[in-house]
Amino acid sequence: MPVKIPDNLPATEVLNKENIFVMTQSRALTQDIRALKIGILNLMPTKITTEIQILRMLGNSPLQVDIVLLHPKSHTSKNTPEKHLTTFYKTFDDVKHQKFDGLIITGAPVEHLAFEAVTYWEELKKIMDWSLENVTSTFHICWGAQAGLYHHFGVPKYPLDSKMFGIFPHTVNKKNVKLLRGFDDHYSAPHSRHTEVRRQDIEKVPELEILSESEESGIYIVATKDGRQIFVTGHSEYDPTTLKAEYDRDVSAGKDIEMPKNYFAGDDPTKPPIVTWRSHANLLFANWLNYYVYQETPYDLNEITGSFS
Ligand SMILES: CC(=O)SCCNC(=O)CCNC(=O)[C@H](O)C(C)(C)COP(=O)(O)OP(=O)(O)OC[C@H]1O[C@@H](n2cnc3c(N)ncnc32)[C@H](O)[C@@H]1OP(=O)(O)O
Ligand SMILES: N[C@@H](CCO)C(=O)O
Repeated sequence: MPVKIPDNLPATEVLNKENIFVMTQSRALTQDIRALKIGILNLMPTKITTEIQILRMLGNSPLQVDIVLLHPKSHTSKNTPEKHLTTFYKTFDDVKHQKFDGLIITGAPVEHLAFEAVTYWEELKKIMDWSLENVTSTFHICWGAQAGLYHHFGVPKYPLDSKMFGIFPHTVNKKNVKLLRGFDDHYSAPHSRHTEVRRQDIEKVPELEILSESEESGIYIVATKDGRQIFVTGHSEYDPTTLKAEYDRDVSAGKDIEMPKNYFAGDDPTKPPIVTWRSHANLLFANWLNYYVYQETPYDLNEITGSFS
């Protein structure tokens, strides 16, 4: 939440320059407040786990958030019970005439396929196009980020020689970016993918900025300059044991898989994982919700359009 201080207090100017959120009294007096409406397009097979992980992040702020869970109508889920989807989920057709303050598009284990080979690709393209006019800010995760970068900006994904798997050190590329507010200069984030997007392709797109990356795991956070689209190639929302579950699954299936890096205590997979990414994960979601959604979205949802005023 912003600090509310007198308009002419010297701290206002200093903190504004640092991008610390300061609200002057005159603005505070005229601010209308309502619950935010956030859609979660859940493309993960493990939908219930992902719901918990993302809701945990969105619940860690003083803002009230109304959640609408969405799944692709054009795909029959193998791993999530139909009853769960009919009880708790809507489809794009149900909500396409509505506006949303924010939308989260999750990852999906389909990165080995061409985007066009994914059963719900045509539906996802429609949702992504719709988001440009009807959502204040969209947060794309992992494969969701690759899909968004490809569809909106033609950025391709490339296969990796081996899975980018583990917890990697990251740096902040640009100072005073609101999305990274409060981040340390070096912080850790999980990655779990077999493909990557590359700097040279992103740098060709004038609308995009690389906000954070890692020497070892590459591009991490990309955003459009107007903040309406955020692309995060890792899984900051993952639970302490999610990478372990993926590792154990692949070991049991006899796959050629390396242990997740920088994850188990002493790099010993018989020991419990050490969580080193939770604080930045909470900040990332809270900053998005606060600065890119709450502070930017109009009080009247119907006023959301394709361009910010
Ligand atoms: C790069 C990222 O974004 S990482 C995020 C993805 N990470 C994860 O999903 C981690 C958790 N997932 C898992 O552990 C595994 O996927 C499991 C255990 C749930 C299932 O594994 P498997 O049995 O090997 O794979 P399965 O055949 O069920 O396919 C996995 C998913 O891909 C989907 N899929 C496969 N082919 C396609 C396709 N052409 N188009 C769309 N979806 C497809 C499957 O339908 C399934 O998703 P669903 O349950 O929503 O229907
Ligand atoms: N995180 C995914 C990668 C596959 O897309 C998994 O291990 O299931």
